[in-house]
Amino acid sequence: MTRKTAAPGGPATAEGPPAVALRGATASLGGRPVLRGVDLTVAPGETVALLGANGSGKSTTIRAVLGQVPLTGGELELFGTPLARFRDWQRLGYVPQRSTAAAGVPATVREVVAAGRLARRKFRPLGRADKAAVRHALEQVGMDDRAKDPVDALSGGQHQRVLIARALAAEPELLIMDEPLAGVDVGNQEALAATLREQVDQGTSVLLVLHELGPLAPLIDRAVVLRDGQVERVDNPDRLHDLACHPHGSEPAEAAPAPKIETGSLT
Ligand SMILES: Nc1ncnc2c1ncn2[C@@H]1O[C@H](COP(=O)(O)OP(=O)(O)OP(=O)(O)O)[C@@H](O)[C@H]1O
Repeated sequence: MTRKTAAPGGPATAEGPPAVALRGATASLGGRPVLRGVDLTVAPGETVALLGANGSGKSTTIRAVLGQVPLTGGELELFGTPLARFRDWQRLGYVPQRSTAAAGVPATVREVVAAGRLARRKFRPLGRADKAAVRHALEQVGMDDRAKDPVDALSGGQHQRVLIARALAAEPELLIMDEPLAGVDVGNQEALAATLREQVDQGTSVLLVLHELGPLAPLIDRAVVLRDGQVERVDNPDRLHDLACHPHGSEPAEAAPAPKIETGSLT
């Protein structure tokens, strides 16, 4: 197992370059500044949760990490390579925020999950290893018995599991998930937490947006709390219990205030 002990505010003992190193990131959407100097590091094997109120910039941050939102300032490196030179997109798996992108098209569950191999295969037919990865991903989310079903026939929670399987099929070194538990019932949340535990134990780095930590709480090494496009604070595992109860940063009356950590100290 490659898990490591993270110091408050940043990874302490990671080997190799961070999977994600975002420094002083600024970005605007619709002419309005949405990210206002975000620092975020995900070390190899580390699991980092992005928390914060609606509109605080969580999704924009991860879309910036994926190169989908251009930075107006700051720097981004993925696996030690500046974004402009980064080409190894097959090293990343992405679960977008609750999406219906695959619905309405005549695709089966297996076809949607197989799309997770696209970055590796380009448009070549799936090989044996690809098929095995797709099968394994379907098993991981408990959807192997639905492989031939049209995605249109699925419930919202099942759809979400298929999107997670699509990301897992890529066998990513960095898994990025935007609210992966949204619409997933409690039993399946537990199952997904177990799946994610397997990935983390294999050394996968994880960056995920969460509204509530729920069953994922024990997996999380660090929680970065955003507020109005800036890092409000960073919480280490000692604080995660409180966060589970107060995911948007409000303090319980009896709790000591979380230490304020300057954004510049994260990397
Ligand atoms: N395409 C867009 N054009 C203009 N403004 C946008 C766009 N997308 C997001 N925003 C704004 O940017 C801000 C940050 O949005 P973002 O989706 O990153 O927040 P979030 O923390 O992920 O919120 P939520 O928890 O509701 O998903 C919000 O004020 C939002 O209204």
